[in-house]
Amino acid sequence: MTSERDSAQSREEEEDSALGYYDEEDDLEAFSDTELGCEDGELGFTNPLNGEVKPRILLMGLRRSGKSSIQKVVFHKMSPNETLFLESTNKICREDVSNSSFVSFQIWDFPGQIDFFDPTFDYEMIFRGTGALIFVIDSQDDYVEALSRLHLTVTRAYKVNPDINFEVFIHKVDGLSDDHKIEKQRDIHKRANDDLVDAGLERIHLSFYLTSIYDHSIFEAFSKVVQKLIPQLPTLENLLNIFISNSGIEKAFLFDVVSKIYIATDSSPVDMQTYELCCDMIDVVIDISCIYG
Ligand SMILES: Nc1nc2c(ncn2[C@@H]2O[C@H](COP(=O)(O)OP(=O)(O)OP(=O)(O)O)[C@@H](O)[C@H]2O)c(=O)[nH]1
Repeated sequence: MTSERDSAQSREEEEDSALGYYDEEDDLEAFSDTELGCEDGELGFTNPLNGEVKPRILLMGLRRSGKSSIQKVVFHKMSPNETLFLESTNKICREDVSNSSFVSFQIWDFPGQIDFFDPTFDYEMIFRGTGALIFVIDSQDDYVEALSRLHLTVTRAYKVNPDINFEVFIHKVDGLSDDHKIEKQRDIHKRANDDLVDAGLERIHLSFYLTSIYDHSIFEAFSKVVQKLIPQLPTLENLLNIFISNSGIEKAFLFDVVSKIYIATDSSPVDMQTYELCCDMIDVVIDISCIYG
């Protein structure tokens, strides 16, 4: 027990030193950690009692692609319009999300540009403990640079840890027509995969999602990312299948009420409208319980 605790602690110390890329003393006035709910180097990512390591989700992408907005809207209930006033992220911002025994992970929000060649940035240490890497691409901007950055990031990460789930959010699709969305997705999908094939890395699998903070698509995409990190998922899905077949209920979701991401659903297809309806119902229940609870 003691040695487990010691090794958890030393792993944590190692991770903290891996963040040396951004000077933690460098307390930029324009960037208030408290306001942004962002803490540096102080969170206990490993439980000191049992040494359990929480899965890590990285948010990466070019500057202003929408990474911090996604984190704030999904996990801090920030309204989408408020994200217009978010400051640019200057250093790696780590957050511990522990809403339930299933929704328990760390999110690391990265600044726009990471220099993989900077010797003080220990990316090997960061990728080694990563469960999912979300790469955010601004679909309203020219994405040539984003695609080359995606390629560089994915290939580096894969070399260090081939078990990472690579998730690409084609983000800010609220400004696009349905046809345009599909067209962008097809184009980005093809170019990203062509780059991997050219590098002889076709075995790397990228998953693509069309997302926006102005509708429920970001919650749905995040749900799918989180589900892949839950080892009990098949059991939960089976239980929900049994539940709907015995109750006559049409569709069942197992929700994390705090974030509105769904941890599991039965095996019938997810209809976006049903999901949105459930999210709205959760909001109503929370509002009423705030008034009368
Ligand atoms: N239209 C639209 N705008 C968005 C969306 N998500 C984020 N934005 C806007 O994009 C801008 C940049 O968002 P940030 O979250 O600061 O981007 P970031 O990737 O964290 O930027 P850095 O910290 O500089 O790396 C903000 O003005 C947001 O309001 C979206 O889904 N749709």
